[in-house]
Amino acid sequence: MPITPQQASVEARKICEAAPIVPVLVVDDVAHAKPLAEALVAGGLPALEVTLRTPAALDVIAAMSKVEGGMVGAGTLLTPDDVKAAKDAGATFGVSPGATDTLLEACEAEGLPLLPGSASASEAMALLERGYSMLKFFPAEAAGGAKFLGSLASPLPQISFCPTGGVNPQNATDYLSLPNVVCAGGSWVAPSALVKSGKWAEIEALAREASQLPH
Ligand SMILES: O=C(O)C(=O)C[C@H](O)[C@H](O)COP(=O)(O)O
Repeated sequence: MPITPQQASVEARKICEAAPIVPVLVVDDVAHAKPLAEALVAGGLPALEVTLRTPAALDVIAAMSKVEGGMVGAGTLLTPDDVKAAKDAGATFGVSPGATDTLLEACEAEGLPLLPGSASASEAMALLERGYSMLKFFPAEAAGGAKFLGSLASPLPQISFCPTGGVNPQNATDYLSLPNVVCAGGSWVAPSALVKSGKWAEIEALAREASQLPH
């Protein structure tokens, strides 16, 4: 079922409102998918972004989608083929580093709510013109950080953001305290060394700390 940009942003906002942090996951081994998702959900982070950056990513999405209480999305969406594959694998939302008309059309046609990336006022305005009001601010730290993002709140109060890229436990509160930030994305809650060594309790503890950040 196709969706409008407005509906996509309503859905994306609900996903972002579920917790202060959306873990950004790069998973190489499908065997890690279920225990990793269970640890993050148990720690209080239900919305999970699985980047399509590994050959296992689609199988990881399929496996994580079965974990109760989770909301699994696909990150690094670049092409219509990515959108279709992510949807078929069970992703319930998508995230992209930027936005093109081709990608937006594909997500709307497939009915996959997208959190499209924006790094400037003009990009955010173009997305708003099309109907998107819940955006990813990427790459957050490199593009100007919390100071830049906060500066968009006065002229563009209709737009909310999920900053991602360089967000960490030290700067997360700077972003989360902004009026135009709903949640932030970050990879620190699932460091690859802990994932590879199956340290699920440690990952759950990192998730729990992140879930308690004020937002
Ligand atoms: O692949 C994508 O589409 C992405 O979403 C990129 C991520 O936003 C960053 O990789 C997260 O970066 P860190 O939290 O700084 O490690």
